[in-house]
Order: sequence, then C-alpha cells, then structure tokens
Amino acid sequence: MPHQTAGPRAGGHHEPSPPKSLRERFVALRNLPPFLASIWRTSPWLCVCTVVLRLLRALLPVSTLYVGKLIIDAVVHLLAGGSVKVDPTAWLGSPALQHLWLLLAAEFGLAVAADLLGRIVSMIDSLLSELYANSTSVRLMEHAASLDLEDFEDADLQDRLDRARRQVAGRSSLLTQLLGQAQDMVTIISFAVGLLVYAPWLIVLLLVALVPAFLGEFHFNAQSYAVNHQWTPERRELDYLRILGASAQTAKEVKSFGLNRFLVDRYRELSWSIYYANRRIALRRAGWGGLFTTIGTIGYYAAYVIIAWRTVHGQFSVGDLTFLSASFRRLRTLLESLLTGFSQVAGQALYLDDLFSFFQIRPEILSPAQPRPFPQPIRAGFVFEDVGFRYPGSERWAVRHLDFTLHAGEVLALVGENGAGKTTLVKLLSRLYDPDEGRILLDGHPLAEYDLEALRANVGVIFQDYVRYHFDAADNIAVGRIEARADRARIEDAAHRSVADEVIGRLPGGYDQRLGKLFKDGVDLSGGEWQKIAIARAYMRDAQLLILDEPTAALDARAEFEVFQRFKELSHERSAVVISHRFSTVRMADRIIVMEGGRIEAIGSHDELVSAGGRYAELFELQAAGYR
Ligand SMILES: Nc1ncnc2c1ncn2[C@@H]1O[C@H](COP(=O)(O)OP(=O)(O)OP(=O)(O)O)[C@@H](O)[C@H]1O
Repeated sequence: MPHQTAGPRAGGHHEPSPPKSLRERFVALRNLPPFLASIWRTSPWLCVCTVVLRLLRALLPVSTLYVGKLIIDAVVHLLAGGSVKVDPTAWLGSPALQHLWLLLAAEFGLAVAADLLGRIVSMIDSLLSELYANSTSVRLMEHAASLDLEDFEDADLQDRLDRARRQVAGRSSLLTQLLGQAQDMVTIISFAVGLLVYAPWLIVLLLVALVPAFLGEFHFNAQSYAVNHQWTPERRELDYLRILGASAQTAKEVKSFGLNRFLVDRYRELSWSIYYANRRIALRRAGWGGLFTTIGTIGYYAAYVIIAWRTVHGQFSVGDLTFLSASFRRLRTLLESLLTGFSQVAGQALYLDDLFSFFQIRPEILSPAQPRPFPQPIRAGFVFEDVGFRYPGSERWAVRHLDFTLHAGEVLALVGENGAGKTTLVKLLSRLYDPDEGRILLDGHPLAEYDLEALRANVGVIFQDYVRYHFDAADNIAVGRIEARADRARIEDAAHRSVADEVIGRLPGGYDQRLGKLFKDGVDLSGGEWQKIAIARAYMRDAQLLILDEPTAALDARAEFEVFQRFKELSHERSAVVISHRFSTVRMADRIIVMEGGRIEAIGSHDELVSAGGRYAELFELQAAGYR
C-alpha cells in the first residue's frame, strides 16, 4: 500500500520540508472540482441560492459607485445652473431636483440591498459549511471502518487520518473563500469594464504592482502547509499527551506514578517547538508581505495622481474623478484579496490532498465478487496448511508452519508463553489478516472465498483487549450483534450465560445503567465484571465458532468455573478456541495446541500432553505447584 511518508527528520529538530513546487501547487487545484461536487451533493438547493445571491451582490458595488458619480454630476450641474435657489418643497415641479432625489433613493436602495444580500449569503454559507463538515465526518468514519486492521496499526495512516480529520473542520472556510472569490471576480470584471472605458492602461499598472504581493502569499502559504504537514506526528502526540494527562482512564496511574509534571513538560516542549516553527514563518510573512503591499500601494497612488491630473485638465468631470478614484481603490483591494485569496485557495487545495488521499486508501481484505455460501453448519472445520504470517513492516515471522485442523464442534485451547503467537493465530482465523504463507481452509475452501461479513457473523471473537463501551449495560452486550439491540430477551440470555446477569442485577439502573465514568450518570465496574459483560457479547452472536482470547484472566476462580460450565453447555453444537494461561480452563478443552516462538510444539488432550512430559507438562506442574 503506498503510504505517504513524512519528510526526513533528525534528532527531533525539524526543518520544514521544501515547499512544493509551483507546478505541484497548481496541480493541487485539481482537488477543487471534486470538493465543489461534494458541496453540491450536500445541498444543491442551498448551492443554487448562494450562487445566485452572490452574483447579484457582486454587481452592486459598481452600480452604487456609478449612481454616486451621477449624483455628484447632478449636484455639480445644479450648482452651475444656480437651481439651488428653487424652493425645496417644490421639488416635485422641478425635473432637475426630481432626478437628484431619484438617484439618492436608488443609492439608498442599493445600500440596503447590499447589506441584506451580504447577510443572507453568509448565513447560507455557514449552513452549507456545517452540512459539509457533518457529511464529510460521516464519510470519514465510514471509510475508516472499511479499512483493514493492518491499516490502523500503521503510524502513517494515523497521521493521514489525523490530517484528514482536521481538514474537515478547516476546509469549510474554503467554501466561503471560493465563492467569495467568484463573487469578487464578477465585481472586478464589472469595475474593469467601467474603467476600461476611461483608462485601460491604468488597470495594467495596478495588476503589475500587485504581482509581488501575490507571489509572496503563494510562497508563504505553501510553507505553512509544509510545516503543518511535517508536524502531524507531533500534533498527534500533543493530543495524546493531553488525553493521558486528563482522562478518567489514565488518572489513576498518572497520579500514583506522579507523571503529571513529566507529561506537562513534554507537552510544553513539543508545543513550543511547533510554535517556533510557525512563528518563524509568520514573521517572515509579515516582513515580506509589508514590503510587497507597499509596492501595490505605490501603483495605486500613481494611478490616482494621473486621474487627478486629467480631471484638472478638464478631461474628466468631478463625478468621473470620484467614480474613478473610488473604483480604483475598490479594484485594488479586490484584486489584492483575489490574488492572495487565490494563493490561499491553492494552499487549501494542498490540504484537500490529505483528505482525498485518505479516501483513496483501499482495504485489501475484501469479500470475493462471487462469494461461496457460508456452510450451515460447518462440517469439516478449519484446516491450517503450513500457515505463516509476518506483521507489516516486521522482518520476523509472528507465526510459521502452522499445520492443524479445528474440527467442527471441537473446543480447542491454545497455550504458550507471552508472544508465542496465540492471538495472531486467532486473528488469521477470523480473517483480520490474511496469511503470507500457506492457506486456511474452511470445509475444503480457502477462507478468502467466503463472504467477509458472513465469516465475521459466524466467528465470534472476544479479544483480551476488548473495548469497554461507555454505553448502557444492555448496549454493551448488544454490540456483539448490534442488529439485535432491541431484543432484550436475547441480551438477558447472553448475560446469563456469561454470568454477567449477576453484575447487572446489582447495578442501580439494571440493563439501562450506563457503564464507565466518562459520562455523568455512569457507574464503573471492576475488571472481572467488565470481562463478564464482554464475554456476553460472544453469546449474542449465532457464531458457529467462538473465540475467547484470555476470557477469564480477570475472573475469580468461582466465576471462571461457572463461565466455563455454561460455555461447555453452549458449545455442544459449536466449535470454540480458547486462549488461556490458566490450566483449570485449558484442561476442559478437547484438544490443546502448545505454541512456542510462533510454531506449534505439540497437540493433544490434557492427559496426553501431561503424560508426554513436554513443555505442557512442565508448565502445568509449575502452576499446580503454586496451588499446593
Ligand atoms: N500488531 C503487531 N505488529 C507487529 N508485531 C506484532 C503485533 N502483534 C503482535 N506482534 C508480535 O507477534 C508475536 C506474536 O504475538 P501474539 O500477540 O500472537 O502473542 P500471544 O501468544 O498472543 O502473546 P500473549 O500471551 O502475550 O497475549 C509477538 O512477538 C509480538 O511481538
């Protein structure tokens, strides 16, 4: 999978990666059409409204200025004709005054319209932005859910996901900016048409004077992006430190180890280095920006001088002078904001790269186009044929040469020391990963030929690092089969099988009691109590194969006995794989696989393995001795 890598770093000191080339920055503009398309999909109706209203709004400035020019010319005309002596109450009878009043009323109307349109447009923009942010967040969640487990264990992907997440919040302003740009463009054209009639070459002067400011903005935007991009891992670490330092889950350990100082210092150090990198750019940007803007101002005043000069020489009227000078001032600000805005849009388009490139990551573990129907019931069972697997980016085989059969209806236990490969085997069995070597067959056909969803529905796994959901107790069990969330009888039955019903019976709110301390009404459970809830999830499924990875590690001896008693009853017609370090659990299995260093060392029943006298017998003796 082509994962983007961040630029080279040395010893925690960060130089921004060289800003992308001008061409690359222009190429990033290709992200705009899909961006606009996704905004359009958010709400076509609002899009049409904002475009139409902005178009109207764009034509107002030039109209207002032109009416202003007419007013001044009319006033000058009245002054010259001595008509001011006319009785103002008799204005109805005077065509000249009537004309002036009309012009004044028109300008007033335009001013009110401009204000109203501006407000409506910004309201629509903020609605559209929020809708866009919501729908993109949903898309992000959905896409993230479709990715492989492998992707989530990849730091590069985490960086990309983080940048994509930040884009969602930041990019909504891009919409306002883009539309504002289009609006400014229309206004500029309307001004330019007006000015062209009077002094076409003045526009050229203005444009040339603005080029340095534009290039400067372009450059510094790209630098900001480079810094932001490069510091993603550090910003993620900042978030992580913040959570570590101030969350219910970590508070216990952080307090008892006195880690607060350490976390705060680490946070401060990191955040300051990001601050320095940003400050350097901000300072240089302000310095150069000031210089470039001055060049633009010089261009503007040069044009102003020329216009004044020509008015004095009678080539322009006073109305023309006010119209031209105001048009010029507006044109200059507009052009400046258009050009810098363009470079900002180009900068933001670079950020869109992050969002879109995240959407382009494709999962590799997929269902086949023509999946084989999942066997109901499983007949032959699962067969591992010389299966080997290496974690992505690791040289070492986590498991290798795995050869065994998990028969239908069999309870298999996996034992072995830490890191022996037990969990990895289970991940392969539930197709969270595909083997790098060998194959896994289900009833004679490779696992990959079955529909992934059917496989996951038929294989229920509870991992040792199961999730403690801060939902109510019923939902905590229902997550095992979320479609059956409303089926209280099923949830209660699952709770009964895993002995979780006793735990829930003691909760003040029963099944409706929220668990965990994250929310105000939550009640926390002990480790073993949480585990009983988690085991109940396995019983929520109609799984033909149940996998429990150290399911009873946190249970007391009596609870463990009970859980397994009920488990045996249930697993009569099902297969099960149980990983455990406790021999009291392991010995209940039909067969036991002893793993060591990623390989299978021995397979047999408890009695067979004990009498064979290998590692199993040794470990069993060791644990038994502990109880004597
Ligand atoms: N996500 C991962 N990425 C890289 N290596 C991993 C990953 N998960 C496990 N490993 C490595 O693979 C090997 C097998 O790990 P596995 O989790 O299967 O062991 P285990 O037998 O379940 O151990 P334990 O009893 O401690 O749970 C170990 O050496 C471990 O370091």
